[in-house]
Amino acid sequence: MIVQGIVDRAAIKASDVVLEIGPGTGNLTVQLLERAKKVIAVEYDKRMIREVLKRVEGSTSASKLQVIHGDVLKVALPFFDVLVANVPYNISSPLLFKLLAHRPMYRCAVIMFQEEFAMRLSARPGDDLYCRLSVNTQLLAKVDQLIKVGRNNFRPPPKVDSRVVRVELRNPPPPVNFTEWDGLVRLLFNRKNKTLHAVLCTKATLRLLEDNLKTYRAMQGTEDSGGGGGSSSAMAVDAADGSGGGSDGERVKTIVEEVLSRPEFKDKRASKMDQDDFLALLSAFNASGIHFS
Ligand SMILES: C[S@@+](CC[C@H](N)C(=O)[O-])C[C@H]1O[C@@H](n2cnc3c(N)ncnc32)[C@H](O)[C@@H]1O
Repeated sequence: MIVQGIVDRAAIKASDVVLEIGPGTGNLTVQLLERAKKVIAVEYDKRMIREVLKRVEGSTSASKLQVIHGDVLKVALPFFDVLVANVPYNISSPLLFKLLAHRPMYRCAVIMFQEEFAMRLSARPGDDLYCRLSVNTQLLAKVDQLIKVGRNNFRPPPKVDSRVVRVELRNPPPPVNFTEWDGLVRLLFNRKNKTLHAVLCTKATLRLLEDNLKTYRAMQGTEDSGGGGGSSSAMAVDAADGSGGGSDGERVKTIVEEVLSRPEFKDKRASKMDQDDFLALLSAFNASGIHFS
């Protein structure tokens, strides 16, 4: 019933190319083959490849199956319309981020995850499970919880329950530099219940932001430009102390404190901030020359 549920919720069309990750002995594969134009299965265990090929051998749909032998995290994924995956939970996070970055865009991915991981993907501000994974995933995709799968559906039963989720990429993708975004979100969720000021104004974080500024300037070719011909954000940093004097460290601290004193950011905490709050904060910092990567 669960296999059937996964296949149904993937809403496969007869014209679809389906990518299956980890076909194992082919429980899902045989059902996918009945519905899709083609199924490409990525499997790293040669014994499983033999099993799945044996299982479909002689059937009318055998010619629709292509198997790629390899680790899904390492192989270049082929074009697909829909992805279906039931893979070990220790690769959930890297697999998800590989799929969030994958292009060209696909219609959806239907994936079974450990329950807590699945719940984190769609957790909202204020929820206990709201975390960096929630914010990053929701920036790039819409996640729907589809099916609860109790541990007793498996033999032997694992220690945790599972859930099947549907992931649909945001199209068009948000106009955000993801490395910058993740740099900020990572810092804030280190201590998600502290105020932004408490997290970002520690000596270690300010030093990191100062280093980022130096790297950013070097990459922009503005290392020696002072307040003169540099980029607008570098100039914002250079102008921060008003006098043109002071060290980079002092300037960074002045700017970070100024941004965080604005009414929209004052006393905010990551645990209660939504996507728009993070976007506004990143944009305010970047406009003032503060970078998170
Ligand atoms: C839990 S079984 C799922 C079997 C089948 N999909 C099902 O639902 O009955 C996971 C399968 O994923 C394969 N697998 C695990 N890690 C993988 C990886 N990194 N790349 C490709 N296949 C992987 C395993 O060899 C195994 O066949």
